[in-house]
Amino acid sequence: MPDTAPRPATAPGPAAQPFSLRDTLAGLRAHAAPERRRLLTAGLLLLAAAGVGLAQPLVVRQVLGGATPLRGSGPYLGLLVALVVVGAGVSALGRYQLTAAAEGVVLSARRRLTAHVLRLPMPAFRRQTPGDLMARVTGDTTLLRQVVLQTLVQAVTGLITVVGALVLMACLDLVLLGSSVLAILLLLGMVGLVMPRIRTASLGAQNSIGEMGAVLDRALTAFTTVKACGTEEFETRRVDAAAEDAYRNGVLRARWDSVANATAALAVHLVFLVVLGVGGLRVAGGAISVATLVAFLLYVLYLAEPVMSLVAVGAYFQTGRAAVQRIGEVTRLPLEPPRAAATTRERTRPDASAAPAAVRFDRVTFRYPGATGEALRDFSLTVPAVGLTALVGPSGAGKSTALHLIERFYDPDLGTVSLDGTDLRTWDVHALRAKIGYVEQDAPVMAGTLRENLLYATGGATDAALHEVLAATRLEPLLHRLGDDLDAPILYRGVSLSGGERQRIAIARALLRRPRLLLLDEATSQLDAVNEAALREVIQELSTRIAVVAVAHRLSTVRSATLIAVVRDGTVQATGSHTELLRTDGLYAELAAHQLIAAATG
Ligand SMILES: Nc1ncnc2c1ncn2[C@@H]1O[C@H](COP(=O)(O)OP(=O)(O)OP(=O)(O)O)[C@@H](O)[C@H]1O
Repeated sequence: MPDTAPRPATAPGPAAQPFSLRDTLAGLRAHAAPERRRLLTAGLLLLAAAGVGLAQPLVVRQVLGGATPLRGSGPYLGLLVALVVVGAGVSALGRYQLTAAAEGVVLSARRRLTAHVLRLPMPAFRRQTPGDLMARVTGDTTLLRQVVLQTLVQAVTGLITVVGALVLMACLDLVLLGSSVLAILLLLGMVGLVMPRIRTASLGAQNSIGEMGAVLDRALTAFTTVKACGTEEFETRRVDAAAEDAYRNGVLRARWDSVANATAALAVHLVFLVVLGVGGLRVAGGAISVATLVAFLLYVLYLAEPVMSLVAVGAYFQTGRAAVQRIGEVTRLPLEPPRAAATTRERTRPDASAAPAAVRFDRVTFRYPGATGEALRDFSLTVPAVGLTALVGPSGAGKSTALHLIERFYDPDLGTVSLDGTDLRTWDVHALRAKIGYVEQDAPVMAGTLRENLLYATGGATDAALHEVLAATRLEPLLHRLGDDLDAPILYRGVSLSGGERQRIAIARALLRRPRLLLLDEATSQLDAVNEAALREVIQELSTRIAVVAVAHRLSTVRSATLIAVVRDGTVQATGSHTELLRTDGLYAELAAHQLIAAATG
């Protein structure tokens, strides 16, 4: 085990792509679309509150502007109080609407992202790291809340407030306005220099969090292996390294944030001092009255908040841009074809000349994306429409890959795979999978109840049907252990079950689907001889009605097969019955003499 502090493995994640400001705005618009009305309402309320705030200095001017200040200004004082109260109420309502809309935007982004991730085609999904995807769905979407709160509306209302105040200030005195605008332009220039740095640091921090998720996910999903190998410290250091990266970027972001805020505060004070100085001179020279100077200074003070918040908006927007970019990198990935109209299949005419076959591989060549060698090469096989077809061959020969192509997790590079004489590429992928029961090698069990696990691939089934399938898959003892309660919970990833029980649950789930074609990828490898024999009977009975394709390592399964295909180096090198192949195929004879027989007796 390396002793040095490891760098986290860079999570492959979705490739970083150029992401322009226009892409960010388009992304934000799409996330905000469902909340358009609420955002508009919030914007209008906040604008109204800003308007009420803007009117206040004018009323103050009236209060102070009489011959004797405050005398006879009762109505104006009353108006001022009313404006303050109404302004506070409208502003509170606006902020509530805005926060609710921001939560809605987060919800919509999470929904879109989750739906997208779960509809990724297998090649695209395999290039991702689940931990990083989880960070994008949970963490990056949360950041959108701030973007909406701070930027979408507050930027607009802040800008309008600033412009409104400047217009009113212009009405009061143009000279004072000129000095204020100069100081504000200085501020804008300095803040503009800082913003790209905030964005880079934000993106770095969020990528590090994604990486941390990826490393943590790796360690947690292999928790038993981590314990058994004693690599707790090694894995902790990997997570630490990613966490430190996030920390460094977070601190860097905070530094630039502070610079931007300090610049804004400085600029506001500068404007105040300039206005006080220039204004004092103008009052002394009789160019403006004291009341006008006070009103102007009130506007300067009034400007402080929107100016500061506009700078904060800029900083938040940079963080938001990084989040929108990371979300966009996933939602830009291509999806599996959507569910097509029910007629897709009917539009392609089955090949009438084809012999009745459930599945036919016709000179299929396939290479996994990014792999150097071909997993299948000129692979041809006709799976009978009814009966058990067994795929046998050495490890890595391409047996599981053949099943992946039937499920259309991948499409062949050359040649065709067809079902009922129709090229799988023309099938609606969802309709195709609905006809297939697939039990994969590692047969995962989901967290939830036994019932939920059984019904996972089907809409529903009666308790009687569930008990029937539990009996067929010899799961009755498990049900008994669970207190005869179909709704008893099963721990995360089925860790409370034995490997054989997990396999049988997966088989039961596939059977409940009432498939037209059943694919079993070493689905009984972890069963003891008695349970395997029982399941063999179930599969045997099923194969009198439907096509079953089984990647098999047990001679007992293979012997009873209608057809055996010997796969080697990605090619079907021989087909036939057990006795035929024993005579004609050296590899099969060897397998039968060693692995298959060993498995059968083991
Ligand atoms: N996702 C993948 N990306 C790249 N290569 C892969 C991928 N999955 C499998 N392979 C490679 O493709 C080849 C065929 O693998 P496959 O799993 O089909 O073999 P198999 O005959 O089912 O082996 P086993 O009996 O050990 O399960 C192997 O060389 C394997 O390393």
